[in-house]
Amino acid sequence: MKLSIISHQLSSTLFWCLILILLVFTPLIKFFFKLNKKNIHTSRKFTLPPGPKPWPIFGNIPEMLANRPIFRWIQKIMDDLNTEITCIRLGKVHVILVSSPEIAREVFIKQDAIFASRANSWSNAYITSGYLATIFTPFGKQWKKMKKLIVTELVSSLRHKWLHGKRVEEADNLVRHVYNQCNKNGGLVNVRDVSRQYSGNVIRRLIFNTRYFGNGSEDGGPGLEEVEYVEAIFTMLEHIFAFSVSDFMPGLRGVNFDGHENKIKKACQIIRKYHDPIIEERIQQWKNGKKTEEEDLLDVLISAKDAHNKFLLTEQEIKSCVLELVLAAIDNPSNAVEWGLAEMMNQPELLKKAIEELDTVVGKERLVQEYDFPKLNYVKACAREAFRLHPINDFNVPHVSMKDTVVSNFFIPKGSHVILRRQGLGLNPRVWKEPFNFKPERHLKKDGSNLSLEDPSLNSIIFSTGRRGCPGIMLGTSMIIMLFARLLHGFTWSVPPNESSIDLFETHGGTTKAKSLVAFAEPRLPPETYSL
Ligand code: HEM
Repeated sequence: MKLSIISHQLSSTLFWCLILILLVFTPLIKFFFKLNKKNIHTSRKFTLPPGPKPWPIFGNIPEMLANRPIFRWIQKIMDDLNTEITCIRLGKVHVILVSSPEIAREVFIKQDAIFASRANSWSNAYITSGYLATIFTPFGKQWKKMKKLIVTELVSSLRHKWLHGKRVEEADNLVRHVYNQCNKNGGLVNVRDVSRQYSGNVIRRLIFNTRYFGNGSEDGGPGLEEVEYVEAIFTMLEHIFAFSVSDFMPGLRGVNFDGHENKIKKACQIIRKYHDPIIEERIQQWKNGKKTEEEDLLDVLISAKDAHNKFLLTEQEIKSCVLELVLAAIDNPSNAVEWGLAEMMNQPELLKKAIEELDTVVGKERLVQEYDFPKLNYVKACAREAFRLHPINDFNVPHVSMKDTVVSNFFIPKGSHVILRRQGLGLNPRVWKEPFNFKPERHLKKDGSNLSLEDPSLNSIIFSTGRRGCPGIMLGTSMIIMLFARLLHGFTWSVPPNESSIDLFETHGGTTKAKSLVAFAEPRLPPETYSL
């Protein structure tokens, strides 16, 4: 009897426990089931964007290796499939390439929050000592901390004003250097070298408050150290987003399969050889009280404090951040100005228009200053056109999707790398008439109002947009326009005597100009204007 009462009580307790469990868990189970069903449903209902059929395990890596340079292979795939979005699979990773502004806006504006992460790759991790900075760091706490610091402390309007004098010094140095070159080499100037060095000088001056790492050169040009440094930066940039096999086959990381790892390591060592001793010494100066006032961006980074009044950044974070800033600032301005000037030299009427604008706005008695920029719409249109037609790289920095989603009726799985093709967008014939022709007028506004270099419509990409958009627009714009305007206004440019025109071929492997632009330069302002 007792036993039956106990067993009855037990079974009723069990019964109620079961009911409770069901009550609590059923909605949860249903929720997860629904979610899963939704994912399965989504991936069944929507297909991946069109693309070549992948092999098991390796995906399209074999074709990728057989068809380098990759961007020309991808361009051909998209042309053959007549598509503005494609998917190639590299190892397990779906890489989605886009050359449609409508799809670009869906990814970078409408679904920006989903695509705000970055790829986990050997080079990204190596360069940033394990994702301690911003550009290459996946979405998360560290990225938010570093991006906020850049936006509020390094590139705000106030900081831009604070750094004005340093930018002017380097703009003057640029003119002095080119002026001195006019008297050497029979007036032949290597515009690529001059532009790269100018960009390097500006960012170095802003960060380290110095023009030279060593003794420099008396004519305002680079010393041996700066030449080595800028070369290392370009080597690094060339190999970061270069589809290294080990980025897609993690088992190959560290074995230097395609030579990229060693090149990045070597370039990184060179850059750090110059940066690190300065950074380490400066940190000591702040710690031992020898330095108490901010004089440049390095001081700003070192002295930044957190909510508890403690130093916000570690030494490694400072080093990684400085390295990224340098990588961010040098290649775009120099490439755009080299291409822009090359295109204009082959169409002298464009060169004439730009110079007329500069003479009207600035006159001939002084050099261009930043306050002239709002009135230099034609020069800015030329810069925009150079970016549209000749971006430094076809590939924008990859964005990584943080969950499964659907874009333009295609299924995009979580972890996909979405890459906007800068040249693909810039040459899209649906958007741009006569896309292959350099026509700055297409950018001018009808009402003549101030033109900016931003393009949030993503019809072309200069600074990009959204959470991962470039925070350095103000500084970047001033570097590009100052470089372009001072070269155009200060000098008359002509094709070297033994050439009939400037050749406009791209390198086989990329979108940079195959041959450095070397042109004949003559000062066009009164001599006293150059005595800086
Ligand atoms: C000079 C012309 C410049 C151009 C054309 C340019 C362009 C770009 C582009 C296209 C991106 C990628 C955006 C994306 O992922 O969608 C980017 C990212 C970035 N740029 Fe610039 N940039 C320039 C200068 C600078 C400068 C001077 C700085 C320094 C403050 C800077 C800092 C950054 C940073 C930190 C990011 C990463 C943002 C993130 O991942 O959240 N850039 N830039």
